[in-house]
Amino acid sequence: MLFQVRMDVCLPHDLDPKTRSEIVAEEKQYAQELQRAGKWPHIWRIVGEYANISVFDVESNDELHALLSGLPLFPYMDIHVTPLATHPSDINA
Ligand SMILES: O=C(O)CC1=CCC(=O)O1
Repeated sequence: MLFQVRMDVCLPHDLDPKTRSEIVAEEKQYAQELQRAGKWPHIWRIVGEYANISVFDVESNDELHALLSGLPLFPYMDIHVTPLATHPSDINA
């Protein structure tokens, strides 16, 4: 099952810089592990925003929820999920 996920990051301005660096590094490691596992095939920066558009490839809504809620930045993000279906005009489908 494919899902488009938009993540908007909003870190508190008064967050300790060391803590911020650690969380961002943990986020990168977590995200790259999921990419290597094939669960997170696309991640794109939205130009001019501290936000991304990603595509997840998972078995269920519950799996997606578990992966998203495990993000180190989860407490600091607004997340919007859009389930994707095959388009009838897709020549690759
Ligand atoms: O910087 C972001 O868009 C938040 C994020 C998600 C995965 C990652 O490595 O950073």
